[in-house]
Formats: sequence, structure tokens, C-alpha cells
Amino acid sequence: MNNAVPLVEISPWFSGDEKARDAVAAAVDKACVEWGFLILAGHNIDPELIEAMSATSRAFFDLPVEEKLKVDASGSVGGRGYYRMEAKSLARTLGDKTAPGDLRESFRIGAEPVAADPRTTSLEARGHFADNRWPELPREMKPVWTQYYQACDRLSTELMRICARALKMPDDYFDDMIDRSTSNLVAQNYPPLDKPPVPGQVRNGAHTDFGTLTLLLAEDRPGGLQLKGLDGEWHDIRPIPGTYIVNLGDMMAQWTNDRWRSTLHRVVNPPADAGAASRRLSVVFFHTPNFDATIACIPSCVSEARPASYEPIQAGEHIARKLRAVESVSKTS
Ligand SMILES: O=C(O)CCC(=O)C(=O)O
Ligand SMILES: [Fe+2]
Repeated sequence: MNNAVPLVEISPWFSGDEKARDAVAAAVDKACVEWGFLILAGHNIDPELIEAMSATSRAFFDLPVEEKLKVDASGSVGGRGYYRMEAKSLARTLGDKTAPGDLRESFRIGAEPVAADPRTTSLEARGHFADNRWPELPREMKPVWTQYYQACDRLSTELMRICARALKMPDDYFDDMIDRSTSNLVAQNYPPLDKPPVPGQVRNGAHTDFGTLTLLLAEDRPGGLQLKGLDGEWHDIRPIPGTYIVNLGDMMAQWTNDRWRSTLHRVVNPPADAGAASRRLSVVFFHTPNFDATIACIPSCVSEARPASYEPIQAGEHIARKLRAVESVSKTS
């Protein structure tokens, strides 16, 4: 089955040829206007690192729940660690206050403070830069996740330069707003269903992402990702080996004054009889700007005919609001 969303090959961007770069930027612009999603090919992340990331994540979720709960995220600064099954409900971020918990468990890390850098240790920075909670097992978890996080952060910086060009701004327009990014890396395990879902319960409730852009690796299994198109229909989006699914978050919609879309998406349940084959792992990098970056509609996206639809907001405050909503399941149960 072909995906409706376009595949964009970005390797020409790395060649440095200006015409080739313009063509990549134009393809990104089109995908972002029409879908807010694209399939990213020609990225420069090492396939072995990707494989190691998937393997350590799977091995972590295979541990007994008591072992995983040793790094329970409840109460952690910045939401670091393990979230048990049904601990989160993404549909709550869009105001559905009673949506049931999602049928997934997850493990999450974020940006850590750097002793020599006050921008990561100041009082204001503390909720955004926090020590990660590393499990003892699997032993490779910390080195592999740390390396993968850094690789995704570098790739995202380059993607933001492509975005800047696509938006007719200088390539380095976003650079000083993302040079201390507060991104998150999350692995999610969607086990086969062991009981019927309660009404309204899905693997991952309909939501938009919060940050700039998201780099998603996922297994192609029954019970997968769908996005809501401009036609109002839900479209399946199937992972293609060697590529990333990239989607824009709310901040990009705000920066671009809704030229680009932060598209609603969800992960649906597998058919009841899908059995073990429906286990699905996803690894998601949520690229997020510096917490003190101001998200204000960028000049090329504002005109007399199209005045700014958003008040400027600090990135950190925007994310904090969303996280309070998504974690409310853990607080009430
Ligand atoms: O697991 C997936 O395929 C998507 C997950 C997702 O959209 C999210 O966690 O924000
Ligand atoms: Fe998402």
C-alpha cells in the first residue's frame, strides 16, 4: 500500500549545491502545507544505531513490570523514566478530560543539565533540563539512547534549516532558538490486546504533537498510525524501512501562522484476532526548541491579508501546559 503523504529525499541537501537545496526545501514546503507529514529518506543517521535503539527498547519492555517500575516516571522532574500501560492519554491534551488511558507503555528521556552551561542549570531551566532515570537493564540503554538522542538532535537542526529555507527565511533563522533544545526521546510499546478496549480507548489517542517536528520510527503492524487529512478523512501511514515518518508539531504551525499544519494523528487498535503479530514498537524523537525561545509568527508568514493568528508564547510554557494535561491520568488513578 502506498502512503498518501509524499516521500522527500533529503540527501541532495547535504551536497551543498544551492539548486539542489532549493528543490529539497520546495518539496518539504509542499508536504508541510498539504499534510504536515512527510516520509523522510536520505537522512544521515547510521542504520546500526537505529537497529541498536530498537533492540534495546524492545529488551527493556520485555522485562518484568516490577523491574521497569524501578525507573517509574511518576513524580520525576521533566517526566523522565517509565510509564506503565494506560498511564497516559494523549486525547486529554485536546480537552477530552475523561479519555481513557492509552494502550501503551513507554520510556522517556530528555535533555540533561550541563554543569558548565548556566542556560541548562538556572532556576528557570530546571524543569526542562533534568537527570534521566536509567534502568540497570539492558546495560546498553544509556549509551545507545544517548547517542541516538544526539544523532536525532543534529538531524533535526539540519531539518530546521531546510524548513527555514522553505519558509523563505535565512537557513540559520532557527539556529539560536534550538541550540539548547529540550527535546524528548520516547520508546512506546503497544502490546497485543489481552482484553477488549473500553469504549473510546485506543493505542494512542488523537492528538497533535507539541514541539517543532517529530522523527518517528515504527514497526509496520496491525493497529498503526493514522493522520487526519485536509479532506477530513483518516489516512493510514505505513512505515517504510530506512526512512523516518516526520510530522510537524504545534509550534511549527504557530511559527508559520498556519501555513504549515500540525496534523491530528492517532494509533488505532489492532483487530481483536490479530494476536502476537500486533505487538508494535515505536521510537519517537520530539524536537523541541530552547525553553526560552519565543514562538512568534515569522515575518514571511505574516502579511496585511494574513495577520498573525497567534500571540507570541515561550516554548517552555507551551510544552508545560500540554504535559500537565497528558499526565493527568497518572495523577487521577
Ligand atoms: O507510535 C506512533 O506511531 C505514534 C506515536 C505518537 O504520535 C506520539 O507519541 O506522539
Ligand atoms: Fe504524536
